[in-house]
Amino acid sequence: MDARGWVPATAGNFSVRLGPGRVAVTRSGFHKGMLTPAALMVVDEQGRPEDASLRPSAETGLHCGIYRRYPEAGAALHGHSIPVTVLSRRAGDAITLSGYELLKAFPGLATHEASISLPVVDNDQDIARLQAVVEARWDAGAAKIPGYLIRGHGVYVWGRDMPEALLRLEALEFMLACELEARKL
Ligand SMILES: CSCCC(=O)C(=O)COP(=O)(O)O
Ligand SMILES: [Zn+2]
Repeated sequence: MDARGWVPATAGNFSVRLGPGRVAVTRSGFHKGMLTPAALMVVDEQGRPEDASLRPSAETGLHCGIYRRYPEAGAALHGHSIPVTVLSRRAGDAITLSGYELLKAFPGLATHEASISLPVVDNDQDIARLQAVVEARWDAGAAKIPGYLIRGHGVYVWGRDMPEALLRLEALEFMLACELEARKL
């Protein structure tokens, strides 16, 4: 993600589910292109650190919200790419992606003759309040799509494991980059 410019400065955060009620997450403020094991820590599904002397990602509540809602989720990625940032600032409450072969990277889509409505929620520095808005969107029908955008901020994508989360993120970033390029034509 760093090599692709999706986590500039100290942006972005990553997590994996270690087992029931245990999540490994990046610590806050570390550069995601220079991670070492010391930049990771463990929290429970409510985001409470096992080692209270360490500060987890400021967005840990969004990662934990994914694990609480989706028992099959094993890894979650958050980045701040240019296409995500620009398009989410111009979008309404969703971005429709249709006609792309790469839609097949998403669960349940077997053809490019499909579309997904990618939720976009307003940014909020209050992560608990932001998570409540995300949950309301899931309850309203957005629950089948393993990702969402935060306006002017970034993207969250998850999968059963880290390779699947990364594959979905790459597919989504590719399609959003195409959408951005198309607007320049
Ligand atoms: C400098 S990026 C602002 C915070 C943010 O949006 C982010 O993704 C990184 O926050 P963290 O606490 O996980 O380092
Ligand atoms: Zn962020």
